[in-house]
Amino acid sequence: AEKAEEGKARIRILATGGTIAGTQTRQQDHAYKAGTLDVEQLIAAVPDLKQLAILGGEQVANIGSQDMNDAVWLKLARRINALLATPDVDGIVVTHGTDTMEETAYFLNLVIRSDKPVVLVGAMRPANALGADGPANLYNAVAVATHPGARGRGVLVAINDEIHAARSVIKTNTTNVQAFESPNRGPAGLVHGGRVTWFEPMDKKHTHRSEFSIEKVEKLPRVDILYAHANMSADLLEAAVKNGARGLVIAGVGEGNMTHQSREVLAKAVKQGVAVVRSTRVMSGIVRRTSEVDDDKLGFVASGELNPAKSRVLLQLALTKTKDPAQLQQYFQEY
Ligand SMILES: NC(=O)C[C@H](N)C(=O)O
Repeated sequence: AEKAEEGKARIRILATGGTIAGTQTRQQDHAYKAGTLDVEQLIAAVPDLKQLAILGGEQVANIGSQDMNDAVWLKLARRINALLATPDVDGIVVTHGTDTMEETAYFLNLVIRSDKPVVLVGAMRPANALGADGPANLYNAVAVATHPGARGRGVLVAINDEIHAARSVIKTNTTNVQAFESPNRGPAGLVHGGRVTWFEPMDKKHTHRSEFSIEKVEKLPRVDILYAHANMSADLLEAAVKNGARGLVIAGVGEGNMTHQSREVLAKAVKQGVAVVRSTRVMSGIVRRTSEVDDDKLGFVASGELNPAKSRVLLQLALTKTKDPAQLQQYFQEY
């Protein structure tokens, strides 16, 4: 038995909650509670995991990911960095709710200092639902984390037989098991029954090549997202600044557009030292610098491919280094 263990990757599963650890009282129930099972129960539900890797489990949090927050992010990232710095851990799987998985994945993508695999996984159906997707997703995620091709690819999300780069993946369905896509770029690979196929690697900076560090960060700066729409008033933007936001992300209409009243209030905010990023409420496409809106003149930053939630993550980290709009724009191009 000892011999069979040789050569197997040592994977640590860090659990944070979510529907993958959720249960409903009866199988037919719509109502359920996220984050009720612990990491040992998740592992025990998939006995075949032992064929893939030598596993250890840790409970970092047990929450619905709608409650994910900066404190858990910092704790999770610190723990992953500590584990991957040792020679005893070859890769990490993080079980996570799907609602904010794209944000946690991108945050880790920017602050994990290792080229060892880090794979996030979740589920759309609770653990005891008919056709629960969690066990197969967990099996595939561990398979991805053990795969030599995962090294150096940055943080990944493995869900419903697809592998996605943290930077490009977004949740695109509220209830379907096929809930994740990378609309602009497509998936980073496929994983069927533990067998992995890779596509193009991500060309942006991440993990071991990232210059962001949380080592000395105790608290991340406040960045708010405001959603643009027809007839949008500027009051909420003013309120965000008044309440201490150091950065604002606009989920703009179209290519990061907003009412002229909002644009004026934001231009004023920039003059007061608040960083402003234009992203979009549209699911795909990019927000280019100075197209309809003159970012050069107004001091705004264009989000490129990053959606509002990911723009917020990058801006929080970027603000730990600078508030110069030109440097911020540079980060949005590189990361
Ligand atoms: N499918 C899920 O995991 C949804 C849940 N609300 C969560 O994000 O934790």
